[in-house]
Amino acid sequence: MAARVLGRAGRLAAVVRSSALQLRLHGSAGLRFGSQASFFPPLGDAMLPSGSFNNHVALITGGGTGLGRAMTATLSQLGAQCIIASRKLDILQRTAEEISSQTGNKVHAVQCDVRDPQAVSQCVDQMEALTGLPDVIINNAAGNFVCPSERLSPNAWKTITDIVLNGTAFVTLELGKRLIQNQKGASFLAITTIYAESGSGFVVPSASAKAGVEALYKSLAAEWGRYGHRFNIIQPGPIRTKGAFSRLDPTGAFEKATIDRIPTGRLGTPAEIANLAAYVSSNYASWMSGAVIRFDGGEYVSLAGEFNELRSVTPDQWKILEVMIRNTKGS
Ligand SMILES: CC/C=C\C/C=C\CC/C=C/C=C/C(=O)SCCNC(=O)CCNC(=O)[C@H](O)C(C)(C)COP(=O)(O)OP(=O)(O)OC[C@H]1O[C@@H](n2cnc3c(N)ncnc32)[C@H](O)[C@@H]1OP(=O)(O)O
Ligand SMILES: NC(=O)C1=CN([C@@H]2O[C@H](COP(=O)(O)OP(=O)(O)OC[C@H]3O[C@@H](n4cnc5c(N)ncnc54)[C@H](OP(=O)(O)O)[C@@H]3O)[C@@H](O)[C@H]2O)C=CC1
Repeated sequence: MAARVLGRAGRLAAVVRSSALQLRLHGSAGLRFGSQASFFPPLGDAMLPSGSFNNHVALITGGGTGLGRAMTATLSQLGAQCIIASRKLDILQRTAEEISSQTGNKVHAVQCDVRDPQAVSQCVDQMEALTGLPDVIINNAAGNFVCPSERLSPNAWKTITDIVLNGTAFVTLELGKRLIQNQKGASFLAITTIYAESGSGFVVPSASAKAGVEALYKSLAAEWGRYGHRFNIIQPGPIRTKGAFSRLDPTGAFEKATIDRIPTGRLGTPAEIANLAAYVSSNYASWMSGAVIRFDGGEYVSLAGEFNELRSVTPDQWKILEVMIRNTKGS
């Protein structure tokens, strides 16, 4: 009897080993990853009541493209007057016109390289003249690319950390000082990433800078509550945008493996993060400050857990594994 069980167990161990190998090679074995996505359909509509941002002004850096554009569209739909700021004025203007014509609320395009403190100061001057100081600030602009760290030049390091950390700091400090002077409260939101917490190879300048942004926002949440300012952070997991995917997965080779490890079986959508950003920036979240919100379909915990690859073990295989484990006597 014992020999028969051990024989089956040995065969099973080989199957399990080979399944794990298949999983590593092709990203999927045993239970199919991805089919569960039907349990988690993305909803696209604005979640907050219409008019939630009436009489609010919102500044969104990097608001001309990708996730920043989606956040701008949602805030505008909910009544905000938006200012979008980045380097490429033509793209900003096109986005501003498209969103304004859909929502009926004005979106202003302001050119600004956030790496340059003088340009940031001029951008805020322009904003004050157009709309007055903002109620909502979303620091979303970023730069990134995958690159082995030994190939990074000093200027490559400086470029990414200047956009992400210094750019966020320049925008936040410039607006913070003026808001304090005017005794006006505001919601500040920074968009970071899940690897700001874990670190990640091959995106080391971005990981370092995003970690710095998180320290900046948590620190200011503690210091500037007394001025009526809230500071929060959203860490998105993978959401398809041209800006991110063309620089992080230029051949598309990693997308399937990425989806396979996400417990909800799919990428996020720009509309989903826009709804979260709108909630965090709204008065419904007026008690939320210093929060770090991971928004990744479960990817972070999936990457972290040593045994998570056991998802590929089938129920029949579990029966045998359990017998093997129960039959172990002593250590
Ligand atoms: C399947 C899943 C795929 C993806 C999603 C997965 C996971 C989710 C986590 C994702 C996190 C995402 C975080 C993001 O931040 S995505 C945002 C991406 N968007 C952008 O980057 C938009 C803006 N980017 C740019 O404008 C440029 O890419 C750049 C380089 C950042 C800045 O442009 P700029 O014109 O200012 O700079 P350059 O003069 O071109 O370069 C400066 C410096 O860097 C060197 N460099 C540039 N590119 C590379 C490269 N690919 N590899 C190595 N080095 C590079 C360049 O050579 C310059 O250095 P020197 O030569 O002067 O020494
Ligand atoms: N998409 C994803 O999967 C994830 C994205 N994120 C984060 O989400 C945010 C948005 O990224 P995403 O929409 O995907 O990518 P995009 O490339 O579309 O957005 C980046 C924006 O930053 C602006 N920008 C870059 N450099 C500067 C600069 N020096 N000054 C001002 N603006 C600048 C760009 O505009 P312009 O070129 O006109 O300057 C662009 O609009 C980023 O913070 C990113 O790190 C985090 C995790 C995952």
